[in-house]
Amino acid sequence: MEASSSLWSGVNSGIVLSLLAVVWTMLWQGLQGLQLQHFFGRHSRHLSRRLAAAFDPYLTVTVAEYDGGRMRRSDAYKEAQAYLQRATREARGGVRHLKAEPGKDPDRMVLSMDDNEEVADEFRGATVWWLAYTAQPREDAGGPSYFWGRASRAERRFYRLCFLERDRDLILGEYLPHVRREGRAVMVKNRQRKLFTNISGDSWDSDGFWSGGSSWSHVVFEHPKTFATLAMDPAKKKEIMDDLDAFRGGKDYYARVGKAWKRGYLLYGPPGTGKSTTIAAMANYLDYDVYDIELTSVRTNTDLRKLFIETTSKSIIVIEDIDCSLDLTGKRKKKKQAAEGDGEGSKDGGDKKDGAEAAGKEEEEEKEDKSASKVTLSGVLNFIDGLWSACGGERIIVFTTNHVEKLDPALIRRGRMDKHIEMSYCCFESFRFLARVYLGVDAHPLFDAVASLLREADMTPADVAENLTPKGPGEDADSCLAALAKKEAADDDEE
Ligand SMILES: Nc1ncnc2c1ncn2[C@@H]1O[C@H](COP(=O)(O)OP(=O)(O)OP(=O)(O)O)[C@@H](O)[C@H]1O
Ligand SMILES: [Mg+2]
Repeated sequence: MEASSSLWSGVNSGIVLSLLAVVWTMLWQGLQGLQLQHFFGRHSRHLSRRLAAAFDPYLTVTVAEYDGGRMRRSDAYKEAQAYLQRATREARGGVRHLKAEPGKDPDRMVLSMDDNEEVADEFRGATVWWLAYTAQPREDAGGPSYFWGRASRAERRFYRLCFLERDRDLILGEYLPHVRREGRAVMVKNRQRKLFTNISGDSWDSDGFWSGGSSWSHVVFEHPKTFATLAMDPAKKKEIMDDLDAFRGGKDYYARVGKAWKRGYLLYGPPGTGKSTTIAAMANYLDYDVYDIELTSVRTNTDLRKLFIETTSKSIIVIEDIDCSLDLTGKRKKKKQAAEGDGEGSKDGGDKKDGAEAAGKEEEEEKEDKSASKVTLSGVLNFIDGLWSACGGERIIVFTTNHVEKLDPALIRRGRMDKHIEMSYCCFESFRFLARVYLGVDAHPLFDAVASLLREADMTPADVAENLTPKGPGEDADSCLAALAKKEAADDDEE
């Protein structure tokens, strides 16, 4: 009896809901063309979906912007966001509130749906609905208040996917992987390569998270140098390019042998031999972002690790002049010892003024000490091959130095810095290459003179390139080459 009455009440409520749907549709059609449509549009779609769900319930999948740990934006969220750009663009009269961001093309904007907007998508005959929404800040966020305090007050963003239960297998098994794949393709297409640099100072990042004293700021990476214009021994250049190719395509290899998908390069040589230029050529060749870490601005090992976690895959992480950066701790200790020595001296003399001066100096040094970097060698080693280095994969780490002999062997042993590349003075082959690139000249009567000069004097590619650059309208290949030969002769005479 109970069962039959609930069946009847089910049928009755079904009829009522159908009638409601008909009335709503008529009302909706009446509203067409009126200003109110904008207001009711979203509610109408919600209601029709709810009515449909009365007969065939729908399921939802929520994609959160931040995973549990909240350290990085979730890849799935970014991919869904990119995928929805197309659905948003193609939705007829659907999405009215859009978010615009600058894209690769300087004249166009990349549009995505704003919070609380909804868009429908079709997949093999099934309809799904995506809703973008933000959740209220969490009051109960755990952890130390300095870390979570502001973060817990930041809005949290989500996408919710709704679909009918009968489409469950299709949506979960095929549609979602399709969204991720397509989303990644859109991200690659829209991608503007970036040059990141770390900035110090206590700050909150744009998402309202505590940046822990160090965060990344970026500009668009547009360095023109490629391997095609880099002067280098052709065999060495080919070796580097082959190595980069093997790295880029080595995902399966790294997984098979159980190594993190990263590779370390050490570029060493005198100033002006093209170390920074080679990094730009590598980034252009691989189409990777560049993270240029200024170690002296990183206060602690924890900050360094945090910066590293925030780097994305397909990137080159660069620490220039690593010998200078890592000397910091040593220098600070030496300075402190020297100050202590000074202090003892003034005590012997018993001079009050000296004592006050020493106290002032100490205070100043203490201040300096607080703002100085406390990054240690072990911190850097941890950063290179610690557990964190495996997250995300596909990263190249490059150190440059003018004094390879000063570096701790632990820092550059193979496995950490897998490839050591010596950048050397300009040889005749490199000069010929630069003459072709800079002057469009393949042969010239002055080449012999330059060749013998290069054998006798150390000249960097930077010096040669500078001499081969015409300085005004009156300068041509002849005058540039003559000036280069003369400069060398003059330098020799000075010596
Ligand atoms: N091998 C090269 N091929 C082409 N141009 C080069 C090469 N090396 C240097 N140059 C030119 O010289 C300039 C300086 O080179 P770069 O900054 O790469 O030197 P570096 O080795 O990084 O020096 P430092 O040790 O002082 O940082 C570059 O702007 C580039 O135009
Ligand atoms: Mg450099």
